Amino acid sequence: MIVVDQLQKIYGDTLAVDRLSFSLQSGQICGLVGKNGAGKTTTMRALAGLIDATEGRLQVAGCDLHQDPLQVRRQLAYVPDDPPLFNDLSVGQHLDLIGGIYQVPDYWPRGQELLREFELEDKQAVAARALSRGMRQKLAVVCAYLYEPSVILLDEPLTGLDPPGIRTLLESIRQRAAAGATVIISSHLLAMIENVCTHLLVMQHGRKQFFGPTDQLRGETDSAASWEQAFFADQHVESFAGGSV
Ligand SMILES: Nc1ncnc2c1ncn2[C@@H]1O[C@H](COP(=O)(O)OP(=O)(O)OP(=O)(O)O)[C@@H](O)[C@H]1O
Repeated sequence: MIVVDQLQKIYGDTLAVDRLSFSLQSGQICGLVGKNGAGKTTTMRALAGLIDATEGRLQVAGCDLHQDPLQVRRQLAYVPDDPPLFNDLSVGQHLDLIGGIYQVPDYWPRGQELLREFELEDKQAVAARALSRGMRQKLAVVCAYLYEPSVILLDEPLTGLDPPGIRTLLESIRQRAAAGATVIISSHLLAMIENVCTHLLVMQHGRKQFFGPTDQLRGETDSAASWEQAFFADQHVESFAGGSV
């Protein structure tokens, strides 16, 4: 589960995130959308403990991020859009590294299964530097899934993936949520992620423009294209029932 309570992040004179509050339960998948600079990555990085919040409280998997950052790290996976892999390590060595750090029992067979799922099994001995962009993203997701985190944050994970890769990733997200994980997936491609999302968080200029369950949105309007029009039209969307602004 995730609780964001009045999160504020200021970089110098830039207010990147402004009093953002929302919460997600186990099994929920939240699409995080907004224009460039809306504050999506800043929110994810704050939740992952990679940057300090200026104000506000963050809880991840039942732990307060400020009081218990190590426990949060054990339970959370954050996959940025440009994953920081170890370029000299092979795909297989990445499994060894993550399996070792997170002390995952039987990480090798589980890792092999994940490599098969993401069509990386023939890249076992290949160094990360020699992987394509999409393959790097897939390897980062495999590493994230290997230790079965209860909270998964995916920042623009679809960029660089081919259509089968997108399908595999979205299906894998569904499966992990069904098994109890809480997932946030940021994307500019609302139409691509809307089917998998139980919730939607729309940010604009660092603020929450909309947060609510997608099934209520579906009742209000017929397609992701029309949500997108409303959300990106620089206007509030109070007309959507169930959401909070
Ligand atoms: N390290 C930083 N130092 C200063 N300002 C920053 C830093 N990181 C982000 N910002 C600013 O904070 C604001 C929010 O940026 P953020 O990266 O969170 O947006 P985003 O919604 O993820 O954008 P995009 O869709 O382009 O990835 C922007 O105005 C950005 O310029």
